[in-house]
Amino acid sequence: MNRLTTSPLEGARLGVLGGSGLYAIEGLENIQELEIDTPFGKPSDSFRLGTLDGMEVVFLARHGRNHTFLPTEVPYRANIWAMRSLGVRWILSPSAVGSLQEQVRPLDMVVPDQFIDRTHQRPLTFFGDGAVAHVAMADPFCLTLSRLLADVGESLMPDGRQLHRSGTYLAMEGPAFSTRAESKLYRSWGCMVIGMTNHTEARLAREAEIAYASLSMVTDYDCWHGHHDSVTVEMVLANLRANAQLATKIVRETAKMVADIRPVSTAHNALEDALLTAKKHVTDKTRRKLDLFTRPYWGEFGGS
Ligand SMILES: CSC[C@H]1O[C@H](OP(=O)(O)O)[C@H](O)[C@@H]1O
Ligand SMILES: Nc1ncnc2[nH]cnc12
Repeated sequence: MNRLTTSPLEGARLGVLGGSGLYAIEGLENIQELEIDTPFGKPSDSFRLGTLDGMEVVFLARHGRNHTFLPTEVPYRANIWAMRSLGVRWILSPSAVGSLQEQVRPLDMVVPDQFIDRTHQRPLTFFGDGAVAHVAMADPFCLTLSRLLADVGESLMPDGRQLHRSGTYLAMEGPAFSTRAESKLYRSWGCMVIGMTNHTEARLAREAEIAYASLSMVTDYDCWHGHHDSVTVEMVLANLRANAQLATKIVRETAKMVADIRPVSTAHNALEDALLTAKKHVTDKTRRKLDLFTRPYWGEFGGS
């Protein structure tokens, strides 16, 4: 198998996947709008390319800028493929989550380090159609990027509000919120927060060799808490509005750090030991679809 010889990070960009309530990013300059088509269909919206405090950034609203995609319907594969095609090698994902633990309060932030996946209606891989790969997911978020994000976030949290540096994100299908029995079950599993989008993105980002980290903004106590109202969209949006400026500040400061450090991640060569099918057994159609990711290992695909 060929080994990587050049740095994959020269000229690499930072992607930002804006979640619920975050449909643009303040401070992005020299914006270019790009429509991208992919072998996995059309992404959620056009991409906004620009510079954010010295870093080249690509922004996408994951539910579309008018919030028209359910969590199940978000074209995750197209979004991640397109990000990679634009040279993105790091993704920050500011997202709304409910809290499953008393000490994790609305308006706190979490940089999660684990997932439990309870989604069941989504494609979770770019592979298949005759090409098999098994990437490592023991650490599903990039440890290096998450540490950077948590350091920056912690330094910017106002008094009385906390950034939690680790925790398990329970990924549910939605769109309805959980039942009380489910919420209590997830608590008993030790999960810290609950959301509907990040796990799917992290899985695909890993296959696309993109480092992924989440800035999970706590908006509610889901529905398990005896003394707090159960989650509603209104509650989520009100707390997101209250947190939007801080989230933007954290993303901007982290972008500066990424520009300076250009952190290397194990995600950047996740396919190196993951590809199982020898390329001679893979059809041209599948090679073409996967070429963006498999090029360093299988060589550039020259077929028609
Ligand atoms: C608006 S409440 C449910 C919605 O909020 C979260 O969105 P995102 O992860 O895109 O910030 C959650 O995952 C649901 O999609
Ligand atoms: N309680 C909750 N459950 C699922 N997704 C959410 N996003 C924000 N709050 C949520």
